[in-house]
Amino acid sequence: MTALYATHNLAVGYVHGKHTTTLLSGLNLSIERGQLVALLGQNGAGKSTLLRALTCASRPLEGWIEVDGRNLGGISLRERSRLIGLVTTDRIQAGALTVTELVALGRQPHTGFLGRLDDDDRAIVAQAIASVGITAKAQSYVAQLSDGERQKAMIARALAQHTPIIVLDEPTAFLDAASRIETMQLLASLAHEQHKAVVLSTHDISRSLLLTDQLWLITRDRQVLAGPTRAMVHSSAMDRVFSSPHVVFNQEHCDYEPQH
Ligand SMILES: Nc1ncnc2c1ncn2[C@@H]1O[C@H](COP(=O)(O)OP(=O)(O)OP(=O)(O)O)[C@@H](O)[C@H]1O
Repeated sequence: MTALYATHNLAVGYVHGKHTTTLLSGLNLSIERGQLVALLGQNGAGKSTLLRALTCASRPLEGWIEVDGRNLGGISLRERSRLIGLVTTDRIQAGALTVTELVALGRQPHTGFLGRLDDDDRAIVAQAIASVGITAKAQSYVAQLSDGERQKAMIARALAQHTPIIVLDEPTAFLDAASRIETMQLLASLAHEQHKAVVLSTHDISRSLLLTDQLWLITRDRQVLAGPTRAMVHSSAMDRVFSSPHVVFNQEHCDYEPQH
């Protein structure tokens, strides 16, 4: 069976002039419909770099990405935005829009040339805003939101985009404790109930181990280990990501702890 979303010998990094820095290479990763995947790694491991390449927001150094067996590089921007929704923590230039207007941008890949929303589009936008719990802010300007509220609005925009694949870079970064839990559960339900493929990077280790189907782990020596979450947790893979002489992975608690 063809995976919904797969990388083939992908290498990612940066090119500055004649100098190329390869961060991660030889990546053969895949995700099926209905799966939630967490990408874990220490600060600077290359998570954002990989997620940008996965969504064609930046060009891979080598290899290619397939969606449903088609090379993503050969798919138009408009069609790509009907396939993949991307949520980053980057500051957005959308302060002059209301939350509803921002989330409505998620409908653009589906609306006609003039981008007019019909009643169905408006209902989808309202539903996306409600599902991240910011209906009370629907008419507020994005510039007036807190970091966490803005993050929720960005997730709502991706939900309104109605794509089979959603990629999120640290979606819970600015969120309070309750919102982190609710957001992770929302993402799990998008995968498990709406059969989307959802990939997220996170430092929220224990929660992602509870909810995800697959882990992509970037080790300290920049290998990427991929496998079913339960098997990864019960292997030594977790020790290769964060553990140091002072920090160890506790399989029972599903989290890193100080070494006693
Ligand atoms: N435009 C760039 N040019 C060159 N190197 C870069 C560029 N952007 C990021 N890097 C470097 O690439 C490495 C990986 O960065 P990246 O943002 O992908 O890490 P990350 O795993 O997302 O980290 P964090 O958990 O801190 O968000 C870092 O060493 C970073 O300094």
